[in-house]
Amino acid sequence: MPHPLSQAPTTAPTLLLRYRDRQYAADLIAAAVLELDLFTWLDQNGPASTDQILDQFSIFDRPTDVMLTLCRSMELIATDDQGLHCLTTTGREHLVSSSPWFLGPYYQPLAKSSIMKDHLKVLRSGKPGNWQANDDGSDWHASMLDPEFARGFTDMMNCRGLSFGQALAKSLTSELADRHHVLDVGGGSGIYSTTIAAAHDHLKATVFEQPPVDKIVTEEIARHGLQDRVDVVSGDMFNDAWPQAPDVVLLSNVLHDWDFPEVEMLLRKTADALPSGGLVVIHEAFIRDDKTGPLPVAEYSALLANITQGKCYSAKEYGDLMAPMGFTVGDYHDTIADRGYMTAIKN
Ligand SMILES: C[S@@+](CC[C@H](N)C(=O)[O-])C[C@H]1O[C@@H](n2cnc3c(N)ncnc32)[C@H](O)[C@@H]1O
Repeated sequence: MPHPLSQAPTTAPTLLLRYRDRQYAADLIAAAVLELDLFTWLDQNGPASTDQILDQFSIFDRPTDVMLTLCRSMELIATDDQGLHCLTTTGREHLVSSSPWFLGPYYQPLAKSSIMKDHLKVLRSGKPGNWQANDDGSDWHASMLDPEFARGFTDMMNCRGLSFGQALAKSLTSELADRHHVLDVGGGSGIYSTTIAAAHDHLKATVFEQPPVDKIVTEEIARHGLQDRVDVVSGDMFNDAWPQAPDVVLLSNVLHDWDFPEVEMLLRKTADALPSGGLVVIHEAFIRDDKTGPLPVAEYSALLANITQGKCYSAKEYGDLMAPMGFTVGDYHDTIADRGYMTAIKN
């Protein structure tokens, strides 16, 4: 028998998730210190704009934003109202090569790490590095088409999704009270659809997933005995028509896998799928609008930038894309373990 979907844990998984989420952060700092020598350059040339940094190091926007957000969240740099970056005292004392307290040698062992090398590839190409679990050199997006890899990855999302989904379902109680049908785009194992359906008896849900994950979702929904209210539509969220008639679109941990053009396309498809008054819920780990943290999210963003085409976005970044598409953008809310959600209503 599966675990009852409505029974939440009595303890928080936060620290266990943080250890895993931050796994790529040290290597990104190592890349900045050992290979770019960013801090020494900023000491000699700062304050500097993001464009100056991109030009100086021949690196790309998305991973550079992730690197600078991590440095800002660690209080190694500060950024003023004009968008100019300069060193903090911590950055100057410990990461400038001429400082007596320079810690570069402490990071030197990471120079051999494949994660650090992948960070450099991502910074210099703008493309994702290799997913750590796959030996054949394919990135995460390509690997997800392989049944064995997709099963392992979906299990990974599913195990944290039980408590995340329970927290999300509870937090959304008032927003979902008058709704009928949730479309869970890129829904993984369907754990968010099933936990939401279990918590809200009046709702139906459709999980929209690509093969081979679509098969896994079908099995998972049956395992939870929710096949009367949760179904699966197989398809490509970029290239295929989306299932009809939702009044809620859920994008859980989906947008953060992609760069701005794909995020914009998915939000546009969301706008097209919803009727006037329809609700969109974006659930994932959010960077604060001023990009000064939270530190655990800035650390996790290093992982996403390395293995996917995305990063952790801020609610403002999503809101700025959605407002011109005809959404009234709502607030951001924390749930558990550094995750949260924002909502918007289609006008
Ligand atoms: C990071 S997982 C998130 C899964 C789930 N929503 C969650 O929060 O745990 C992203 C999901 O997007 C799906 N996906 C990626 N590209 C897709 C596409 N083109 N069409 C449909 N689903 C896609 C993947 O199969 C994967 O399950």
